Amino acid sequence: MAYSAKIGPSILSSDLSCLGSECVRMMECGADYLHLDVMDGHFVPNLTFGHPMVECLRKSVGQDPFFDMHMMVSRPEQWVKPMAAAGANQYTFHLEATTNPGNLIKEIRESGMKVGLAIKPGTTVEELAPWANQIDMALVMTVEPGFGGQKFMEDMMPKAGANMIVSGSAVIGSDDPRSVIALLRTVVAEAIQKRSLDR
Ligand SMILES: O=C(CO)[C@H](O)[C@H](O)COP(=O)(O)O
Repeated sequence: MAYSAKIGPSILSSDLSCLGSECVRMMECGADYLHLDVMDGHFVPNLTFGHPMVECLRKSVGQDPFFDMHMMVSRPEQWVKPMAAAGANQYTFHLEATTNPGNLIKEIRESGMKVGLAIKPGTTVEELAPWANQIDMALVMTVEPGFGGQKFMEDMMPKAGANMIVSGSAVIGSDDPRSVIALLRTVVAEAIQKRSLDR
């Protein structure tokens, strides 16, 4: 049986004035998908970009790269349709940002995107669990959302049996992103295999 892991570089630490070419560079270096960090200055104390930028990026990089939108925003409901129209593939919202996750999941599906559900370090897996069978991806954050390049919170490890890894500064800041992506993929796939054999 083949064990595989997907690696999604976060473009947060890239030169945002060259976002299109940075996305292309990451795909050429072997990224499986792109993790695009959307911050609104309310849910997190930082600002990045919104759907107009995603629309431009999609035109610039073509249909292939899978865009996972990590929506670190208050009221994530308001951006579902604009993000779908702009060319997003997956809409990952924060459980802490909505009072009605079920309805939001339904809206995301109806707009044609996959559903991701993210939790901040202070939110338990038990809080996410009721939604697990309705989503495509659970994003367990290992830093407080808002900034790239923070120290990895090792105490989050018991929450995660991950097969998709988001990594920003370690990949983007490397002289050899291709090797970092390949190493991450190998290490995670081996850990998945070991875990399954240990069971
Ligand atoms: O969601 C994020 C910050 O809120 C980033 O995408 C995530 O932290 C990855 O960046 P890095 O590997 O540099 O920490």
